[in-house]
Amino acid sequence: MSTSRKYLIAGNWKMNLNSAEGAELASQVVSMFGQQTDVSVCVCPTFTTLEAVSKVVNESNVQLGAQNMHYEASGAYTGEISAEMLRHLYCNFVILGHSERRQYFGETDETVNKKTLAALEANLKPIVCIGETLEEREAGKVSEVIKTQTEGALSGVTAAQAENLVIAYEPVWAIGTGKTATPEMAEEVHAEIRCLLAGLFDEDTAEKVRILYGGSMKPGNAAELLAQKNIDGGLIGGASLKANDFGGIVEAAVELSK
Ligand SMILES: O=C[C@H](O)COP(=O)(O)O
Repeated sequence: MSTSRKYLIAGNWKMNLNSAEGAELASQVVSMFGQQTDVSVCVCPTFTTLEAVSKVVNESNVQLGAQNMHYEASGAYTGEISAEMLRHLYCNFVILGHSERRQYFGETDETVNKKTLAALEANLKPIVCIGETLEEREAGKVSEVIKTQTEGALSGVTAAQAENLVIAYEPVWAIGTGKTATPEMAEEVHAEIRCLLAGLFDEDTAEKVRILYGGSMKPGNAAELLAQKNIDGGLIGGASLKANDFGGIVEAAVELSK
């Protein structure tokens, strides 16, 4: 990596693992990377597993993230969770606007924006997910989609707040499909995102924002993706559910950090 950005490898466990299973996987991650300082490592369990995992990662360098939150602080929002509730469990990160939430749960750029502002306000680092569908890629709309989603999510975010921001580029067609964007394809979009951030904020701030790649990242392809200039880490789905696979990706980032 050509800058001082530290790689972030975040495991999105999605709707998998009960609290006992999550605590077990988290213990394995802590035994491998609990003392890791060169690379940031984060696990994002379900809401019901957060507390158990929080106790396991507590006092290690493995950080905790949630997979969603509501933008209001409290109130009559049955089934929802606030940023403050996540902070209470020592979450550092929250994934926002994942394509599965956009596709199945009506998440829009507007709600992602409200959540991003609320997360930053509560000192949670949002991992804002953006990415095109296969139809959009085939129609030549990648740049347009990336611009709309980035600008939509970040409306009203200040440059000072943006230093705590993480963007995850996840081409929807690569999620859980085994199809990975080539390093060159991914880098092209990551460089575009960096330019958009420089336009929204300034170049210094844009350099500080970590831009993760997500979509079938595995130990076998992580090194070449992470070696790209503007790829600052990974948001890992399937491979984050197995300690050895997740560990292999973190190891690739550690090697590249030397
Ligand atoms: O949040 C993670 C992404 O959706 C990637 O999932 P995947 O690694 O299973 O393709």
